[in-house]
Amino acid sequence: MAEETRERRNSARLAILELANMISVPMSLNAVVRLNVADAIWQGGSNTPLSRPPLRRPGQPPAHPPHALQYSLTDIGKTLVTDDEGLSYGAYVLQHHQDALMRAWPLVHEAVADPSTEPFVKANGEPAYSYYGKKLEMNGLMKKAMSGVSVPFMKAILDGYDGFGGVDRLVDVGGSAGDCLRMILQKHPNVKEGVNYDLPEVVAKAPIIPGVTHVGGDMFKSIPTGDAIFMKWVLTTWTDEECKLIMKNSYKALPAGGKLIACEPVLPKLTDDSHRTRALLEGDIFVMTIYRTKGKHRTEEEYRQLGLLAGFPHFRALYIDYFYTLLEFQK
Ligand SMILES: C[S@@+](CC[C@H](N)C(=O)[O-])C[C@H]1O[C@@H](n2cnc3c(N)ncnc32)[C@H](O)[C@@H]1O
Repeated sequence: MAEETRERRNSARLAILELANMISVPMSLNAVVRLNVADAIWQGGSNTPLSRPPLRRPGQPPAHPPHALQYSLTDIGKTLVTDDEGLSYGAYVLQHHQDALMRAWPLVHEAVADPSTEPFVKANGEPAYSYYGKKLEMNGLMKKAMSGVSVPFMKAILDGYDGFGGVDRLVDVGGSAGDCLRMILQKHPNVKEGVNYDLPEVVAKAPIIPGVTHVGGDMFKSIPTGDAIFMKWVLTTWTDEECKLIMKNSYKALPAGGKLIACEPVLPKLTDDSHRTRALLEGDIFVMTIYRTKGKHRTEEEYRQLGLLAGFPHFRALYIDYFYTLLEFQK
């Protein structure tokens, strides 16, 4: 066999071994979060390298500290450090790896062959959100995971977006613990009234936030009226038909000229191998496995079309954040 062919074959074999073993990456990350390694190293900002003796063979004495391995946090590690508000990206990692979610993953091939198969439902007997709602711990972890990712995002959005002017009453559909509303109200005193609208079991455990009323309900049936509607990370998890229904209910709840301000991960027209595109495409498979087989990450054009079908004649997309795109639909 020619040297070049051998090299290519060996490199393909190494690549497939790496792919097969890749589960050790998220599972090690899971262990790092559970062991609270990031906080142990960070120690209030000192980023003190954590030492431990290198692995040694039985019978050998432990190495002395000068030979010890040292670990300190990279920028990625720092996303797992608990901040002043008790948040980090750690809860998002743990949320993804809960038993009920893990049970759905080996069924992805069935959903590929037959898109009417819902892997999470097949594995657990009911859809993810109603399943979380019945389990106190899962419900709590989901809310913590959403807060951990949403609070840093909202800081970027509130610095870069000025569309809340003239809004007195703002409804956050699928607002979870109400963090997004809390931050919007703090930054924009003109927003006097916030309505955090989510499933009854979710709002039942939401914290008291001045100016915010928690309202339990189902966005597929109706949405409370407001001068504007905010919605973050909601449309992605549903099919086109379901998105149209949510958006039509939003349209009905808005006055003429009112805006539906949605923040969603939006796919680029052309894919590349950047971190952003990889995170988006991996998230697409996550949505398909855990929420709806026909739920998906969409392109800007797909969102524009959904908006038109729901009745919104005006649309613009703002790329303020590294991951989410702000989609403004105006009545
Ligand atoms: C991915 S989370 C996003 C939470 C929050 N907007 C954020 O970004 O941090 C989706 C939210 O939609 C809520 N949700 C799911 N089905 C719903 C329904 N039928 N009516 C209202 N809210 C719903 C979930 O409970 C959850 O809080």
